[in-house]
Amino acid sequence: MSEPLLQAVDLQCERDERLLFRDLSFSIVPGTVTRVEGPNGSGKTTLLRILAGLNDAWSGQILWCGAPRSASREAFLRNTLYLGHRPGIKALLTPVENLRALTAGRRPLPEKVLRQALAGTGLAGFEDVPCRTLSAGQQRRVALARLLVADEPLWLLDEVFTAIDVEGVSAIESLLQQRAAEGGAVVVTTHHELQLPGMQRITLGEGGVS
Ligand SMILES: Nc1ncnc2c1ncn2[C@@H]1O[C@H](COP(=O)(O)OP(=O)(O)OP(=O)(O)O)[C@@H](O)[C@H]1O
Repeated sequence: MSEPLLQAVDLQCERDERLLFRDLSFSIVPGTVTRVEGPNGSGKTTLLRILAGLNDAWSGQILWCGAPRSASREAFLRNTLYLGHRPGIKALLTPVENLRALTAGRRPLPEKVLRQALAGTGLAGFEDVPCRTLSAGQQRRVALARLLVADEPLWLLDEVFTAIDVEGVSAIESLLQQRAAEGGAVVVTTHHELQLPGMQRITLGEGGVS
């Protein structure tokens, strides 16, 4: 088996004096999809933000490629894509402008590639309208187009199925599976009943990794 990209060792997190999880240990290995599951308020978003380096209120250890993440923060950030549970797009910008902004800090992509990615998420014909005129599902699709131009080996995705129609959900499932088949690693929080072959589960609220 490949070496883990990310390892969590004895993670513990409390919010408002309520213990969300403790003794939580798992490895995220290339070629896998991991679903973080649990009831509302069990800490899925909190865990994903901890893994993404966006929340410091935790104890335990997080390793990136076998070394403490804090010692290789730049490499970790360069190789990790995080999509939060809000689409995170700007209402006044067009899908093309938003996707360019979402890829800022990476190697600049030709406009043609951005447009292809938007078409790939079902937004052909909507590339140049302000995003405020798009539906909730279409706005989510603008953010999801980021996945179609992603070369980061680790994806951390929070509730990416929200507001997406049945066909879109199926396309995202295929994309996650394809990403894993190509050697990427995907961690996804979702209430959607995601069932992928070989999928690892991190279950919060009840404890346990399976
Ligand atoms: N900004 C915040 N400040 C303080 N507590 C917070 C904050 N955000 C979330 N919490 C608390 O942390 C706990 C876990 O929240 P989190 O959003 O991680 O849960 P979740 O499992 O993702 O929930 P959901 O399924 O509803 O999205 C909740 O009890 C919540 O009240």
